[in-house]
Amino acid sequence: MSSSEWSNSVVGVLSPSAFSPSALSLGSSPTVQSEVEWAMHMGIPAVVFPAVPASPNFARLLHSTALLVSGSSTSIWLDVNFEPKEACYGGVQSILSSCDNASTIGLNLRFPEQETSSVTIATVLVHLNRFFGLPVKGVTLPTSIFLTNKKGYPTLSKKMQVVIEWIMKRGGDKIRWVIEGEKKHFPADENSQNNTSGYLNYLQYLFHLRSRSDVTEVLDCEEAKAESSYLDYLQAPLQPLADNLEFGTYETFERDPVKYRNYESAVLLAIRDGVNLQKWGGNTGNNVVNLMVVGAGRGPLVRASLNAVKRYNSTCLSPNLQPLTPRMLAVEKNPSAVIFLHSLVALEPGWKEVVRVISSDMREAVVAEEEKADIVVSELLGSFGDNELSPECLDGAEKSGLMKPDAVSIPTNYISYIAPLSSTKLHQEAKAQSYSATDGTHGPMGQPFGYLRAMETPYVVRSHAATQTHIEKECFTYVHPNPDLNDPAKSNSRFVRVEFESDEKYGMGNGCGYGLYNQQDAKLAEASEKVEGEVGSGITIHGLTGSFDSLLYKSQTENFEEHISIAPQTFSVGMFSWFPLFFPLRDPVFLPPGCTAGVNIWRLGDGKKIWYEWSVDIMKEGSLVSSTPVHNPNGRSYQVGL
Ligand SMILES: C[S@@+](CC[C@H](N)C(=O)[O-])C[C@H]1O[C@@H](n2cnc3c(N)ncnc32)[C@H](O)[C@@H]1O
Repeated sequence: MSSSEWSNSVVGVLSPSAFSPSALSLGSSPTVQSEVEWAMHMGIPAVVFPAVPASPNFARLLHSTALLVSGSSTSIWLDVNFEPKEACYGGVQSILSSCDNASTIGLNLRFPEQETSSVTIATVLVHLNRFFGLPVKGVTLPTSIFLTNKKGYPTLSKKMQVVIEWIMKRGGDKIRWVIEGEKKHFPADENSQNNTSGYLNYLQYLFHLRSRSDVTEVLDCEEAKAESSYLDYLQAPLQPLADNLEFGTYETFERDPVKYRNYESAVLLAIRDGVNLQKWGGNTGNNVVNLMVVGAGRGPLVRASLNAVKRYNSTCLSPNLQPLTPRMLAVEKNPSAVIFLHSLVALEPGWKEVVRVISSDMREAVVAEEEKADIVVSELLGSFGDNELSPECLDGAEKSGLMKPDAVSIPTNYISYIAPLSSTKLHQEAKAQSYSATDGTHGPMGQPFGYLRAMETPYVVRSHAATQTHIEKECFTYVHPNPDLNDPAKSNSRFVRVEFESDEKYGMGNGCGYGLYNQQDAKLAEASEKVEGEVGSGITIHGLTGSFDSLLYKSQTENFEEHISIAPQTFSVGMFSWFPLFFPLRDPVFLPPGCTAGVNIWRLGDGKKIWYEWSVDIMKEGSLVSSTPVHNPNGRSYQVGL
């Protein structure tokens, strides 16, 4: 075979004799070493370690082999006899931690020879959900688990079909499928068992499941294609206050099909409220509404707000409903974006008459009395709500007198959410930041990033190889206009402790922590039974996932409100402007069954910068069992410039 066939179509299996207790007595094996070296030479992508009973010597051999292959294109797959009946999750996660969660080790979930009829689908899925926080790379199906259809071809039971489709949807096309065992299912006219197409029949059946609409809807939709290169890819959070965003970054934002639509609807609600509350329109004699977009960027919220006025005016069909005249101020501190705004004012029909651009930081902008805003529109939100310093900017705008005393703000509030996340992959990726640069000033080319700094930095990431283990809980709330603006005892610093009680379904329904909570999965999981020694045996937490929900506007006179959200419970489907924020833990913590995970999180500032600190502790029946260190004390590793 050619080298490309070796590197694309072959998985290596190590000699079983290398794993006998006597061969393993020193935790090393010349056989394994020479076979793995040969696999590396051939460019074979994966070599399978058998599922022998775990022992310190086996773990040592696995770890030393994982180090041997690092830097090559070969990785190690650890076979896992996947059965909810056995205590397999606990064993696997402890082996992985003995190997320091090496990124060269993946898992191959091997289904049993025969389907276990006593275990329900719900139990299998709850068990699988937990495994998806570990590095699942392959799934092996023995031919004996297949049934034979009327024509003689392989098929799977209804239960196994649900399980396989669930894995396909959750793992995506990154999962490798292995068919193993005697070729048993082929029609009578396919004359011989040795017919090579014998295995193709099994693969074709898997392709058939992959092409079912419920799978393709998840894996082949436009959104999935657009996201594919971002899966589990850590990015430094944007700092639009300290840095100036690039043209292309604004352009990417502006493609979001949901965000601007919801903003437009929120502005329309606020305009109608103003009419219903007799602030403007109707017979108030005032037909002017002062709009202000602070942090206008390239103007999409200016456009959305003006559209909202147009939409309102188009409903003013009777003479006592006066159309409104908008007056718009667009405040922006990025000088290059200001150039673009000026060109829009010159070129966009109708803008010259109503839009004035102010090139200034909103905290220092000055406006005339008659220009003060009735409705202030902004989008200064980060993945964790307040992490791009929206509270400080909007408070600053309020203090510098940009708003009328009865002005409304869109957004009206934003709430950050936090939940524990199990993800060996994201933990490995965070660790890898200590070696590779996240930008020109970090890493080998500049200032060393270092392990501590890498593990005390939150990252924006489209989590995928991850399991959110509990429903997210509220962290910090900010309201605008700020009711505490002039209270010297109140500040934007916050501390919150949230406790996540033992969940035997391991957050089933939250999936990987990104996307709308899956009610169907959650409902299904309710039917799962406790299997002795397994489901209920704890889960490893590698970090925290942060998200937000923002109330853009709640009507005071009608029963409507508009939100944007990336918190799974309220996720705005179709919106792609934000991925969650991953707060890594330096060392993963194990959450044993029946225990509570306490998450402590601080948002602190010193007038020049803002930062988060975080820690996790484990409690059993109200007593503290263990605790991580407080990460990022005094903002030593990560901070956001004011
Ligand atoms: C996340 S972008 C949103 C841009 C645009 N409104 C949109 O929705 O596409 C935030 C914008 O606010 C601007 N900005 C951030 N802090 C600001 C401040 N203190 N004063 C003025 N503009 C600010 C940034 O330069 C950036 O253009």
